[in-house]
Amino acid sequence: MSEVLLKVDNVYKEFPTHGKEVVHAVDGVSLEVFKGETLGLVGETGCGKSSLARCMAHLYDVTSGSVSFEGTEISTLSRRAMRPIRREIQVIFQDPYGSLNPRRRVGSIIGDPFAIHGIAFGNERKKKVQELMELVGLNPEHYNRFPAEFSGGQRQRIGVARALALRPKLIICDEPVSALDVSIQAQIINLLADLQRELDLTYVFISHDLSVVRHVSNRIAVMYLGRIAELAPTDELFGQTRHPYTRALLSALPVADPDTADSREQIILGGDIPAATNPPEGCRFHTRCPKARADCAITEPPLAAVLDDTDDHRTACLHPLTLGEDLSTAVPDLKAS
Ligand SMILES: Nc1ncnc2c1ncn2[C@@H]1O[C@H](COP(=O)(O)OP(=O)(O)OP(=O)(O)O)[C@@H](O)[C@H]1O
Repeated sequence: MSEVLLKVDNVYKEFPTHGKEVVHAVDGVSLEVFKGETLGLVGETGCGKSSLARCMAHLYDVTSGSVSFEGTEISTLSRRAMRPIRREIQVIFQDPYGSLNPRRRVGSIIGDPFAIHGIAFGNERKKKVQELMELVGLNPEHYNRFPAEFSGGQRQRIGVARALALRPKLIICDEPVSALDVSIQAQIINLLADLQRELDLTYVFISHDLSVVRHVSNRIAVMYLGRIAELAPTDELFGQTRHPYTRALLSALPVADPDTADSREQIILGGDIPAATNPPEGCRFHTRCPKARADCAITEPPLAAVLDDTDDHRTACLHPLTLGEDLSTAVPDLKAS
């Protein structure tokens, strides 16, 4: 049995708006992150990935629900009580440009966690920072340079070095390669994979790009409008896709082999993603789902994990399996989509 490092239990995160409405950014998410794995989190822009990530690291207070790390409930901890756990959970953000202060030298930026936690001073800190620079493939002699003197990929390496400073157990990578050129993306992904092996790290890897997530993840959670639509081991998610939303995402992926491309079903979803201020009742996806039935507007369809207890790491709508192409009971205006 895999060891659970982080557990998210029925987490909701709401943001007030200027009016009376509330943004339901995370809308009842439960999942576990196992020690040593990479859990990919994928979904279209605005589906709540970053909000969930920030709840996981307790950078945001949850509206309700709980997050526990190594069995300790962290979502209610004060900043002070969170301090020792903050060392264990680090976040790497998307924008290597925006997340580095342009007026500070990289040695001082990477050394920030040591300064905040009162670890190592003077030359000892400099030595530790230079070791980190070497670990992530930066030249330690560039200690006194400013962020602008580094390329995009090198700046993301600075972000990785800073995240590693306190030797965390869990790193939440929030779109770490999205701002980079494709050739540089591969370098950063390989670096993260090497570091995972070397330092026994666990990752939550967030991306809107399913092909990147497929490459790095042991399991993948697909998010739609604040909820997890499907969660499965990577091979199963691609080999036995269950959720209609995941099928649509997969069908949009480019394929290398033109023969496969010809035979592959392209699923074009009708309509827009509903507003996060007013998500649909029942299944969040039912307004766009080609398999939706009338009851999907009232209740979430049964989950695979509930029916198949040999497969307790899977979560997905079962309609494609149980209903096939039969849309006879579908909500009428959905049939056309
Ligand atoms: N601080 C905030 N205040 C108000 N609304 C917010 C805030 N942060 C996020 N939201 C809203 O919550 C929803 C989820 O946003 P979030 O950034 O978590 O999604 P995401 O999947 O990470 O999107 P992206 O891929 O674009 O970063 C969106 O509707 C967004 O506008």
